[in-house]
Amino acid sequence: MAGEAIREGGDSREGCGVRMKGGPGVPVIEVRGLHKRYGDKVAVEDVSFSVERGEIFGILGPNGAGKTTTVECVEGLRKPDRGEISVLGLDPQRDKAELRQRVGVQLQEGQLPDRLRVFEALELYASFYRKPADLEQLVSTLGLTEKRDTAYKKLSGGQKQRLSIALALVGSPEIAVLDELTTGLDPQARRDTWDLIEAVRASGVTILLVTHFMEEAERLCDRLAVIDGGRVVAVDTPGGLVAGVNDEQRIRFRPSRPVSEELFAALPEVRKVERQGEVLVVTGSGNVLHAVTSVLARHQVIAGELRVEHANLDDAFVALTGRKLD
Ligand SMILES: Nc1ncnc2c1ncn2[C@@H]1O[C@H](COP(=O)(O)OP(=O)(O)OP(=O)(O)O)[C@@H](O)[C@H]1O
Repeated sequence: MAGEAIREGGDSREGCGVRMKGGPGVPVIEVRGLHKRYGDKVAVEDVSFSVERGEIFGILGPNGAGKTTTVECVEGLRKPDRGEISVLGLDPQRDKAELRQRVGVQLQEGQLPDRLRVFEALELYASFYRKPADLEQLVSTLGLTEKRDTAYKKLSGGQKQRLSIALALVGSPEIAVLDELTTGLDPQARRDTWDLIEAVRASGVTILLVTHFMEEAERLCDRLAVIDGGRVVAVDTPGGLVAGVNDEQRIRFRPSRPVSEELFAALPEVRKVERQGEVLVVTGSGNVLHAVTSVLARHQVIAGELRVEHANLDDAFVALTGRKLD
């Protein structure tokens, strides 16, 4: 299991493997009022959030939103212009060496020499850490056993990605920072990677995940900070974000006989009624499904192919930022 591989060396991480859903917990990362500019370009403007031990915390936003700059400040790779950051009680600028031992960072594509073999890369990186993970277990957990003697450049995109995750975990970190985890992967490799990340979290590692994929955020994250234009526009669970901004439901059905749209438009729960060929689409909130089906029953109309669509994180993002993510 990932957990055993990663925990090798042992430490006093409390709450390991506890899945937290946004409740009060122990913050392991705290960012307050972070500002960072590059020359005239303001990249991050007043970003604040905190990450609890054991959760998968996502930073979601479009290209250029300031996600990478934010996590690079958390990792100590960039110096903030203003603001306070605490990671495991450490100051990322002052305590760089200690932080490096306890926070795993994913390498970006192209940061390893082409001819370096998988196991050699792991051994090399393991040598930088006080408490390296069990490498045999790590290659097995990451599905790289058969590729252990393969040169980096011969690996597929998914295998390179798994190696970069393995390298982020090689020092038995308490926190792993994963940036654009599944960019460029095919759908199957992406789903495999998500399963893997859940296994890593189950082993007690807190994960800070940067993504611009809505589906990834929805599937993996316990909580999310939505960032747009260098600012945090919301922090919540994926479900909370959706519920907070949009309680709308769309009810689609094919009436068994002609029925007036007015019957539905008159209901207080209904905001809009559209006809798409023979299909009626009723949009509303609250108990709209019950209201619509009551009208149908009263008029002895059967609703064929009835479907209820709820708002998703895409809708929430549009409501929060005024535009679509992709
Ligand atoms: N070294 C740099 N010098 C100048 N501008 C930069 C630098 N790094 C980033 N920027 C700019 O700062 C803004 C935020 O960039 P950042 O990479 O943090 O965003 P991001 O949300 O991670 O986007 P992406 O997903 O495209 O990486 C962008 O407008 C970007 O062009």
